[in-house]
Amino acid sequence: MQVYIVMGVSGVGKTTIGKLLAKKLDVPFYDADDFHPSANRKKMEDGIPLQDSDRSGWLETLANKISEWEKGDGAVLACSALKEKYRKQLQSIPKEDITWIFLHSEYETILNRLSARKDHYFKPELLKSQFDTLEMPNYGFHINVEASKEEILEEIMRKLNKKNKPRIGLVGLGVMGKSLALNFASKGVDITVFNRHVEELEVDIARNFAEENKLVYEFPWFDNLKKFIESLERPRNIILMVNAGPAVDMVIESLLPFLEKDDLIIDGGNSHYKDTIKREGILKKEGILFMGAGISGGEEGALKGPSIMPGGPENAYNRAGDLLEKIAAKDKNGNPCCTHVGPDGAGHFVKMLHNGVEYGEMQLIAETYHFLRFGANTTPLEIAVLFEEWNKEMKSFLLEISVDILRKKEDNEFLIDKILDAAKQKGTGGWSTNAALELGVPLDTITAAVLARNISGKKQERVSAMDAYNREFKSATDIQKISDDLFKAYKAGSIINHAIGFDLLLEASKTYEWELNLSEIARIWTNGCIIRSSFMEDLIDILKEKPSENVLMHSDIISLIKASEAALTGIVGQALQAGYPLPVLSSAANYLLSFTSGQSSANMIQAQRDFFGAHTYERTDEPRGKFFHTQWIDN
Ligand SMILES: NC(=O)C1=CN([C@@H]2O[C@H](COP(=O)(O)OP(=O)(O)OC[C@H]3O[C@@H](n4cnc5c(N)ncnc54)[C@H](OP(=O)(O)O)[C@@H]3O)[C@@H](O)[C@H]2O)C=CC1
Ligand SMILES: O=C(CO)[C@H](O)[C@H](O)COP(=O)(O)O
Repeated sequence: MQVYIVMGVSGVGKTTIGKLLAKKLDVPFYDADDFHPSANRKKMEDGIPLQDSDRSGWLETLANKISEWEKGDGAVLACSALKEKYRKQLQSIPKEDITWIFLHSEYETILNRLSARKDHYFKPELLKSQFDTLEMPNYGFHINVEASKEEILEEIMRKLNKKNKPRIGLVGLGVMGKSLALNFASKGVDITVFNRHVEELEVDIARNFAEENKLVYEFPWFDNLKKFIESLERPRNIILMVNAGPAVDMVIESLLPFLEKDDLIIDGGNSHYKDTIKREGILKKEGILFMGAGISGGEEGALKGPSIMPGGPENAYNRAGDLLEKIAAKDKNGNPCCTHVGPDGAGHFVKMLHNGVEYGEMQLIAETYHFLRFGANTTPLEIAVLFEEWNKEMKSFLLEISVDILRKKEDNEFLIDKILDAAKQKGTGGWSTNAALELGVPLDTITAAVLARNISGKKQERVSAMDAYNREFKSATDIQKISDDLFKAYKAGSIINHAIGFDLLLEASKTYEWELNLSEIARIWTNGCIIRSSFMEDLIDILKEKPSENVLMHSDIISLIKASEAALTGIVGQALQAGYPLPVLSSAANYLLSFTSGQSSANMIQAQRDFFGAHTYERTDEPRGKFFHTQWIDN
């Protein structure tokens, strides 16, 4: 293996650069000074220049070591090697197996550096004798050190013509992993990929992926974790794109034996934020950094530019944030839709809530479609035309794909009519509801959307109940009559759904002290993610102006909602009367009315609680915080 000798006068930076180079090349580093016999060290400390007779034993020791290192893993040696005859003595292995890296600069530059060094036994006065002794080699790489450490290292690497090891490795070549790997490569980020190899089950996933893409990109691929880790630049950055839950723990556990202090794991899946907090804590004890980064955009977004919501320690983001920013979508000003959202579980909380809002928006479109399709006897194509019109204003990704869905035909029939009406879910919507329950805040529309999926799953029961209740899908209206109001209702429902979502973020930010920047979160959701829309653009300013208020309290939103409220409640009433459920629209209407009711029904709740359980109540004619109990009936 190659031995690299970083040489030059004392103070030129041999040790610093040598260590960095060794790290980069992943070989051991040695300092020639550490091999001096104590007599030599003493002379140097006393400012007595070494004679050639002093050096000869030391050079012999080093020459033996060089042969040893060459037979082993190779090495970087920092050694002054000022005279040609010293270098000759060190040349104990074939010429081509030693690379000489000569660091140099002006006498004054080095003198200034040495004068600043307090903890080194070399006295600045000896520098003059070093310059006198120096016989510049007319071979090797000559590197002027009047540059930053990083620049010096880069120059050496360029001269060595050594390609840097990739800065990032990806585990999990599923739907998202493959797209992200291609995205990294297309942005010029070298990346190595890993997928497990399970005989007869998961065979050659990584090899096949590299093979399929070899004409365009070179993916170093692995199904051996140790080799995968070794392929990466130190400290390592590893992104996991595996299924949320136990798979993440299993993968982390299998990575751990090969990781070192300061390595970083980024979990890019939809993990629960509490798992992320727990994992970060466990890994911190091992000196490993951990970031939970929500990634939204589905398969296509991951390929072309997703919205990325990384949370975790700031130093982790400082290290790898640029890699994530490179692959992220860009907002309208060209800035990456990726920002360090906050510490510990903040990234995955924000992603969870993103998905909660996504559930609400999806259900809004679904129930609007359903009322139009059956309540207004409209064809999928007619609904597509209407939604397309609405989307000129909404610019919603979900509405846009719904138009494509409604137009899709199979065997000359609309595919939407053939899809079973039982929705699946992986949990992030429900997690949002749980989080709202824990934080004691409302989450009406999102919860209604989750529960709408739950009831849709009871297909057989619904069919039987429809029969038992003699319910029919009757046409109750027509598209012309309702389209204007339906649009206003849909738009108001969407605004309320967003307001509810951001309100949960606000509460979480306060409770967990995450200092979430809601305007910045809206900004990174304007492109790449599933809930991008023109309203998200508006939210950047709304949330900048009033960062700690419910979106529904912004003056522009108040005007907008006031103008749509009648349509919202009217459509909900009309649909319910005609026998069509609108779970999210009706919960949006209910939320709006509750939110804007100075007098709620909760006085009755408090009275009931006090009646049966002596739970006490506060009074309107007494200050808040004073509690009362009444003996409601005479015994
Ligand atoms: N699909 C989407 O639209 C989005 C998904 N996400 C999230 O991204 C993550 C990945 O999703 P997606 O790519 O769709 O999922 P896939 O099911 O397509 O891929 C999962 C990957 O994880 C690997 N894996 C699973 N279990 C293990 C294990 N125990 N050990 C090692 N590897 C394992 C699989 O390997 P193998 O092939 O060997 O089974 C596969 O490479 C999930 O958390 C998901 O919620 C986030 C945004 C959008
Ligand atoms: O994260 C995503 C997009 O941002 C996933 O596509 C989303 O989680 C799908 O979730 P579900 O299966 O629960 O509908």
